[in-house]
Amino acid sequence: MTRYDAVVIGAGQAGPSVAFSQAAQGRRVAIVEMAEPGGTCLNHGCRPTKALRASAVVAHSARRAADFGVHVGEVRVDFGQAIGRVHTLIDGMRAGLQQAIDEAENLDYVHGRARLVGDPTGAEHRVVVTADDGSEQELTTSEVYLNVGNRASIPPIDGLEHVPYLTEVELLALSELPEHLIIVGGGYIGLEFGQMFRRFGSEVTIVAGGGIAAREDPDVQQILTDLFTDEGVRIVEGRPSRVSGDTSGVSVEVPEVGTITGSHLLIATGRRSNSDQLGPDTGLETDAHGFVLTDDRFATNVPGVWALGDVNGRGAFTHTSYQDGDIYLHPPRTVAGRVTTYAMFTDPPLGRVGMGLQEARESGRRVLKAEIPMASVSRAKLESETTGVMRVLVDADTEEFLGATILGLQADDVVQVIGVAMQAGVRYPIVRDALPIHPTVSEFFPTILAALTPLD
Ligand SMILES: Cc1cc2nc3c(=O)[nH]c(=O)nc-3n(C[C@H](O)[C@H](O)[C@H](O)COP(=O)(O)OP(=O)(O)OC[C@H]3O[C@@H](n4cnc5c(N)ncnc54)[C@H](O)[C@@H]3O)c2cc1C
Ligand SMILES: NC(=O)c1ccc[n+]([C@@H]2O[C@H](COP(=O)([O-])OP(=O)(O)OC[C@H]3O[C@@H](n4cnc5c(N)ncnc54)[C@H](O)[C@@H]3O)[C@@H](O)[C@H]2O)c1
Repeated sequence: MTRYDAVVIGAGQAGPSVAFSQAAQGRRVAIVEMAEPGGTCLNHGCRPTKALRASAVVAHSARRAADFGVHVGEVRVDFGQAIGRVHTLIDGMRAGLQQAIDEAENLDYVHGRARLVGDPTGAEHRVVVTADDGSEQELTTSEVYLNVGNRASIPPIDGLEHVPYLTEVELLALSELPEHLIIVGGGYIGLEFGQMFRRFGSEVTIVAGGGIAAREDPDVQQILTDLFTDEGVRIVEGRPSRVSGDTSGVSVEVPEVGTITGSHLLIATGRRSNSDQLGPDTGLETDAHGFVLTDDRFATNVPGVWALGDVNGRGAFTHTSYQDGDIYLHPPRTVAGRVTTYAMFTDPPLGRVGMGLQEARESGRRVLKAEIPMASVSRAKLESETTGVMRVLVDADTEEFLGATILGLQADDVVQVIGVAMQAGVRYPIVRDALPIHPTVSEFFPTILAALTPLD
């Protein structure tokens, strides 16, 4: 048994910064990780997918090169090389993090799966860590920081347990391009991977229960559906009732659509909390989805236990998880009032903050809308990237920004103009009257804010 001043469980986005900070204060700290340092984002989430997306964007640009007067000849994708580039980048980043952990004074890296055992109400917490070979060690501490994240949620589809299906983890481990990738789920993961693999040359079918980008505004869903269809992705709406197959191929039965056969099956139907990995007797209060309930400074109901990142259900992104750690380390900051900005990295990307159309209509406020199709944005025209829309919603009475939906060129960055304005409490006339740079996408915020119309 080893005693620590603090034990961090999970080396994802929030855990390492909390561990480094505590150790730098001379406290004895352990960080326990059952997989690899860097968590989902670094190992099988944001970073490898965005590195792979870069190859897909290059392939797409190369195919369109002649439109710009550039002639590159036949475009051929070497998927092995593209995924090799991803692994080189990710391996380097992971090694950098591992080195920083190993070199930090007062910080021990413990590999294994952590469980909380014993009386959760006691002043000392017991953390049992099971290594890959089954051996166990026990750590005791008065402070536990949970940064355990989440994992793919696997829906109960008849036959699925007998089929070698993939999650994002296994998909990113492939070295050969799937001939026909069937993706169940039309959310972030399904759409980002679907577009990429199509651009690499796979046949792609997305089985989208609830539709494409189901939480977004209807016109955004339609633009994305048209874009994907034009690129040759087949989208079918429905939920599989049964799957079968083996390593040579899979069959997916979708009621009212029929049977779809493919070479690989990706399940991308949402995420589930890893809080269940911490054992059955943690005493932690969770919601119906297993997210650990916390106060605004991430304290759980169990004294001496904090929950940071995806596991607390207050965000589902790397930036929210990382910021949880930052907020915790800088009291009296709290997470209350955080404005969550996010992007979906299709090409072009979707940038989002705040309310969408339906939420605005249901808000009971007098809502004004500022909107322009990307086809009218000069920078988008100049780059022949005219797919998409810019929309900003404001409160007619308080002049607050309520939300923004930007689908189009550089939307992942452009949306942050409104995100920062919302976070800072800036009223829309300030942005309307600001001087923008020409020719940029953001220069249209003043233009559209000068022509607000009531939301119907
Ligand atoms: C394919 C994909 C693409 C994504 N793209 C983006 C993107 O572009 N932008 C974005 O912002 N977000 C993206 N996300 C989401 C993002 O990856 C997560 O929101 C983020 O990683 C959450 O960070 P976290 O620190 O809360 O948890 P994680 O990064 O999941 O880290 C949790 C860690 O805890 C470890 N762990 C869990 N239980 C235990 C235990 N009992 N004992 C020991 N260790 C344990 C896990 O192994 C893991 O390493 C993506 C996710 C996926 C799957
Ligand atoms: N760009 C980013 O920031 C980014 C990228 C990828 C993932 N992520 C994170 O990962 C999370 C998970 O992404 P995701 O795409 O798995 O989930 P999601 O919740 O975004 O989408 C899942 C979709 O699958 C559908 N679905 C559920 N069960 C189904 C079934 N049986 N058959 C067919 N469809 C079904 C749902 O209706 C939903 O539309 C996101 O919420 C986000 O936090 C973020």
